[in-house]
Amino acid sequence: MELSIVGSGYVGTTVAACFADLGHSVTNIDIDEDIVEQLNDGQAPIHEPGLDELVAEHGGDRLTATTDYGAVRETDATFLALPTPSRADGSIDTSIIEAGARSLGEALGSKDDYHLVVVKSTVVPGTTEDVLGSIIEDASNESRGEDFDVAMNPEFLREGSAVEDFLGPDKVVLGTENERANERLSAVFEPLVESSAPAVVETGIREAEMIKYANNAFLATKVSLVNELGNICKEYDVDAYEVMDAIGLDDRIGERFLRSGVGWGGSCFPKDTAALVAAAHEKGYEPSLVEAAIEVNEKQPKRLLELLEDHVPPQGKRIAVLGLAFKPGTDDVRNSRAIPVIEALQNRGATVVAYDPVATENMREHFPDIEYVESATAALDGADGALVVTDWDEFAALDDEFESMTDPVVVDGRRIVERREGITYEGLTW
Ligand SMILES: NC(=O)C1=CN([C@@H]2O[C@H](COP(=O)(O)OP(=O)(O)OC[C@H]3O[C@@H](n4cnc5c(N)ncnc54)[C@H](O)[C@@H]3O)[C@@H](O)[C@H]2O)C=CC1
Ligand SMILES: O=C(O)[C@H]1O[C@H](OP(=O)(O)OP(=O)(O)OC[C@H]2O[C@@H](n3ccc(=O)[nH]c3=O)[C@H](O)[C@@H]2O)[C@H](O)[C@@H](O)[C@@H]1O
Repeated sequence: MELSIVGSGYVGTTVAACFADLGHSVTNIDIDEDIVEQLNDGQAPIHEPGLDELVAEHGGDRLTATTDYGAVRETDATFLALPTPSRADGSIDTSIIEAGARSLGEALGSKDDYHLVVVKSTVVPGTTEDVLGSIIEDASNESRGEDFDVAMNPEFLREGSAVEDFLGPDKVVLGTENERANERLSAVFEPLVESSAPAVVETGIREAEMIKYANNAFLATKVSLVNELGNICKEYDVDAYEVMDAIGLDDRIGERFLRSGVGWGGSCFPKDTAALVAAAHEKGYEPSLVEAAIEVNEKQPKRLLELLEDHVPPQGKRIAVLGLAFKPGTDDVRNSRAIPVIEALQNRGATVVAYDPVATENMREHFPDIEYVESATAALDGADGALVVTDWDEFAALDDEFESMTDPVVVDGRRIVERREGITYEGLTW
């Protein structure tokens, strides 16, 4: 099929490259000319394992990019993969995706054949039909349900394993309101369903929108519960990881997402839990449990600092921060726990020396004035303390490097460094 994907960020680029790999012809539309140029040259604009290879193989061929929305007219369906960030009060800001829907509608006005518009972005129930569907109808002067349909297909990929997740999903959720839209959306997913046999959930549009929030709220709350239990474990000198390994054996709990530590960051858990809370408030409902999950998450970086202070008062000290990305495998620092950790160190008068294998440049935009180094070894050299914020594999291999610290105090927020002789080691929840 001929597909167009509006937005070529973490989701749009991954989905486009994977659909191209599955045999579709895909056009990415983005307002950023550099991204468009990179894709046409066969280069991925973001860091994701496996993405470089797919873009190199299909870029400029089955996968092309443009800034021109007119390209949608040559396609059978358009996915909107645009940002849906938080407003200051936590509620969803739909202005970017609304602007994209308007440009899409204007372009679709001169298309003769039926078109399917699929919302891939995370949006609160009602947005796809009531907001975006209406904008496209107005801008195109066409009728929804006759000339075009809207559908909702939430995305569950994780950064750091985006390609693998997209090509091997547990489930595919197809939210449509009529048979014609369902048929076209199912046709788009046919090669993926054939190759990886995920569960296919055919549902309504509002249900699809809510499934995405429920999925993320559940996972974020699971990690916060694990962090709360971990904090209690630490008070009693109990190893939270042994406890979680045991409870994870209960099928009803499941062994994944039980890693306690410095908390969840990223572009989605923080913004989606905040949007869900705001959406609930708008309807007069008090979502106490999701609010508590957010509160626990905000506490974890503070607890990391308290553990450091028990051994090294940071004032005037050189403190290494190992890991800046919000999780390993990505260069994304959006809402990374490293941000509140570095802020707290600066507030306490520490000199921060930071290292991450891929996310340094992105963190430089938040903190242009701290010292960035090229290796964990360089960060530890002469440091009075080290805080581990991201569980990059390479930190597990650190050994003699700790000997170059002035004072080898290591506070691990991710259970990645091994407790060993010669260092003062504190695990956040163990
Ligand atoms: N990042 C992730 O892992 C996941 C994100 N999502 C959701 O997917 C959506 C997109 O997120 P990301 O890919 O992370 O965003 P992103 O910020 O990485 O990428 C967005 C892209 O849209 C482009 N753009 C902005 N305005 C535009 C316009 N008017 N027309 C064309 N292009 C425009 C930007 O230049 C950028 O390349 C959000 O709703 C997010 O919640 C869902 C699942 C996973
Ligand atoms: O909506 C989204 O954007 C995505 O959000 C998350 O994916 P992502 O944020 O990329 O990464 P995760 O692996 O979920 O990690 C999120 C945060 O939770 C933390 N985490 C995760 C698991 C765990 O056991 N403990 C823990 O602290 C990670 O370190 C990270 O900071 C979801 O897992 C995806 O299904 C979803 O599509």
